[in-house]
Amino acid sequence: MSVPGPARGAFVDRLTAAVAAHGPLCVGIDPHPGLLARWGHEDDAAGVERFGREAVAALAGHVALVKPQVALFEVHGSGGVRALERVLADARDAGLLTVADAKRGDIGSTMTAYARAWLADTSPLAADAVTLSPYLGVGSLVPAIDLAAETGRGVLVLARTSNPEAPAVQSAQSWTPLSDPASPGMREVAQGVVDACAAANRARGVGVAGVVVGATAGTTGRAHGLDLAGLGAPVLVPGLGAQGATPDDLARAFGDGSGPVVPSSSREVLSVGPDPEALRDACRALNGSLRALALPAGPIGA
Ligand SMILES: O=C(O)c1cc(=O)[nH]c(=O)n1[C@@H]1O[C@H](COP(=O)(O)O)[C@@H](O)[C@H]1O
Repeated sequence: MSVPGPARGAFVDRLTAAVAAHGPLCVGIDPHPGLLARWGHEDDAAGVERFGREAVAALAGHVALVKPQVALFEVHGSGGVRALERVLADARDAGLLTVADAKRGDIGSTMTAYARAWLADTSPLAADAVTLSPYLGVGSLVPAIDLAAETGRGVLVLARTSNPEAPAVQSAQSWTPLSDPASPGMREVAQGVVDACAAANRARGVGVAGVVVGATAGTTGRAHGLDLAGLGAPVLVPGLGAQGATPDDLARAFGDGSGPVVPSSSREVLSVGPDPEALRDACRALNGSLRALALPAGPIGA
């Protein structure tokens, strides 16, 4: 098993190249009990390892990136974490970009430890990017943003998530003078997150801080009401398929913002497995539909 070496180039550039080569689809590796049974695996550490490694073997060279869901490995304790390390190592060895969907967020000093776990060259859990929760303030995420910039990795900060409970927090109006000193004022919390990430990217001259905007987070309007034009970094868009969003929803919402826009699907794609050819066919078809939308393919505004 390899350990992560120094990452080459900025994550946003490597992702832009991978999307150009393979299409924008991100496949979530979510080893739910039902999917494990379908793939002929037990719901235990060995089962999630086989599931994840088989998914990576089938998808390497055929999609731009995969997104292992960390909790579905952690639920099996140390064996599950070890399984996740092996899945990440396989993906790295196969040239497949990885997003660890860990949704971490903490005060600055302990955020440093989360950053080291998911973004340091020396960590066996290092991925190309990690999802982060900004509930403690985007400023608390700076240790991760800085380490990602240093190691050629990225962070993807939750802005407008796909779950129905999200608007109670994310659509609230807040005074965000520090998120964008150029234009202080009232704005939605979700827009404040985007603006703070855009400012972090401008300050570092590279699109290291991308955002997560759920595909289902409203079905009309530009980026579901968010202005992503100045972000200069990737936009991860989960919720395609099992949660009800279609490629057409994405065209309406993400046509003119920053990119690369990477729609993500877990259960819908994985449920066609375990046959590798069937998995690849499903990804090819989805990537074909997504490519036809001509979603933003690179950063704007950094
Ligand atoms: O950060 C995420 O990945 C995420 C953000 C979000 O807003 N909505 C969302 O569904 N996700 C994750 O994306 C995956 C969606 O899975 P499917 O609904 O099976 O495609 C799950 O692992 C979720 O935890």
